Amino acid sequence: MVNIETIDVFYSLHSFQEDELRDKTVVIIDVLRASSTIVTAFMNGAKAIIPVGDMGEASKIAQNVDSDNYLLCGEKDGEKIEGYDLGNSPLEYLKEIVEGKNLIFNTTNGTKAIKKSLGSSKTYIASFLNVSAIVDELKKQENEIVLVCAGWKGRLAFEDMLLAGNIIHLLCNGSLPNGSRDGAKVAFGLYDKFGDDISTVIHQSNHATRLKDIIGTSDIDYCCQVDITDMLPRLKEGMITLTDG
Ligand SMILES: O=C(O)[C@H](CS(=O)(=O)O)OP(=O)(O)O
Ligand SMILES: [Mg+2]
Repeated sequence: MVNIETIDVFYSLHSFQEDELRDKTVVIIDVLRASSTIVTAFMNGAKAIIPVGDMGEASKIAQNVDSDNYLLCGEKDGEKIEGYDLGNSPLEYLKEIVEGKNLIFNTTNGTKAIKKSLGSSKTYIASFLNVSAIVDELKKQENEIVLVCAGWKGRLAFEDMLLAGNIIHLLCNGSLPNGSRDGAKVAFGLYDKFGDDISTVIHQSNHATRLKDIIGTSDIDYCCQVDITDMLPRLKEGMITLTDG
């Protein structure tokens, strides 16, 4: 049974220290686009995803693995990095490309947030695409829960806080206890106000506006879909794989 009053929400990957996640169940949220892309890669049969913090780390891993089984993936300023196999658009992660592959994944915000949670008790990857599966899993947790919004370069990202609010709304059946933490209240309030039409408000977000010429509206439309899968990606020993709990 989840104690809603202990749920915390961090608004960006720079808004907390690693040790604040120790022994917690952590949910990483990067709606646009890393967590939506991770969920999609698994929907299409990817075997495992190694999140990395920067291009140097990605190259080091890529040099030491069998290139037939690994794909180098990620973005800089929203665009595919030169020499990489894939960028950060979920629409690129097709079955015929990712099935059975291990992905080395390097993005501006999302993969860095995931790496910061290495010391947690459990870490799950959430998007609107798999929100109910995440909530069902959280209902089974005994640890305190922390929702980590990746944000954008240390700032709050609307779409990430909106999903944090959606998760809290579902966990508390739309009724937030008075004693809840400030982060949970802010996220809950945001979803309460804007949750009826997430696609419209996410299209108006800073991220969508800033990157609309690069990522296009089809990526945003795709990432705004709710519950198209029950995939539950989980970080374990530095690698993201699918879990049934
Ligand atoms: O590729 C994305 O959508 C962003 C790029 S940027 O931070 O807006 O330049 O990366 P993500 O790590 O998925 O937030
Ligand atoms: Mg993002």
